[in-house]
Amino acid sequence: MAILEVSNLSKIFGQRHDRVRALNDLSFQVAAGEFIGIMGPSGAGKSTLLNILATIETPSTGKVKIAGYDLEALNESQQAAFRRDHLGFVFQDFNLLDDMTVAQNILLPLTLQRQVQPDRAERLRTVSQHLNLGPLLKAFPGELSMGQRQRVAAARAVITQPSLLLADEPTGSLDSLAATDFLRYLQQLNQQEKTTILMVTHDPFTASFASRIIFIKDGAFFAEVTRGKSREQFFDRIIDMEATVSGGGHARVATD
Ligand SMILES: Nc1ncnc2c1ncn2[C@@H]1O[C@H](COP(=O)(O)OP(=O)(O)OP(=O)(O)O)[C@@H](O)[C@H]1O
Repeated sequence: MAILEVSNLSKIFGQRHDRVRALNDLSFQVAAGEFIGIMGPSGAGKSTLLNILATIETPSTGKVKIAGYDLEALNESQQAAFRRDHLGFVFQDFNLLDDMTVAQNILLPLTLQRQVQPDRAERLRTVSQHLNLGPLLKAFPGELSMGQRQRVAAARAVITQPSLLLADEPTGSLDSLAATDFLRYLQQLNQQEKTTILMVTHDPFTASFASRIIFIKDGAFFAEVTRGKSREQFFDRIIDMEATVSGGGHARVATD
């Protein structure tokens, strides 16, 4: 089942002589349970796409459906409810509340939902187990490492069991060890909890944790690369496609 359907999406910023076409007839679909990477050169339209999926921007033309909801048909308060109930966000800056404990931060989206959740404690236990946060639940964000903070942000993003987790350069603030660690947890959430993830990244290593990469260029679909058995081979194919999408010129091996 497609959890995300992007159909003939275009976005034009500005007017008359200042018009910029950020997205140009972009179409693709994401099935439930996929882990998608979105890549493409600077200015390709990745942030614009993410902002439209997050209902922060509206398209000029075209359609987006998430979990069967036509985003265009929602009014502002319905959009807010949709964001709260169906989307999770993990961004580069973690946006944790410093005077709340890790557990309170993770539970915040459930606190904001109107319905009673008899399974709050169970959900907290499950996500903190998946993200290895069990021993840190009583700590405050200021006491944690960057990698731990990003894991708290991810736990907060998935505690509502969103239809789609949107991630924007989620490892951008992490050193390479913490980044690898975090990507393994994301992969585990995807494989064990069946969380559907769409992650924008510039980094081929980060992208290689996804199951499929969609490359966009000049606002349009350019190509896709699907993972086989080996992450290493996937990584090489991502590098090759990056070179193609940028018009060549990627020196892969420096020899003298
Ligand atoms: N609010 C805006 N007003 C005018 N032009 C915009 C606006 N937002 C984006 N653009 C333009 O739309 C195009 C796509 O931008 P976008 O930020 O979506 O690309 P990107 O792929 O995310 O780039 P990067 O990798 O550098 O972050 C660019 O030409 C950009 O200058």
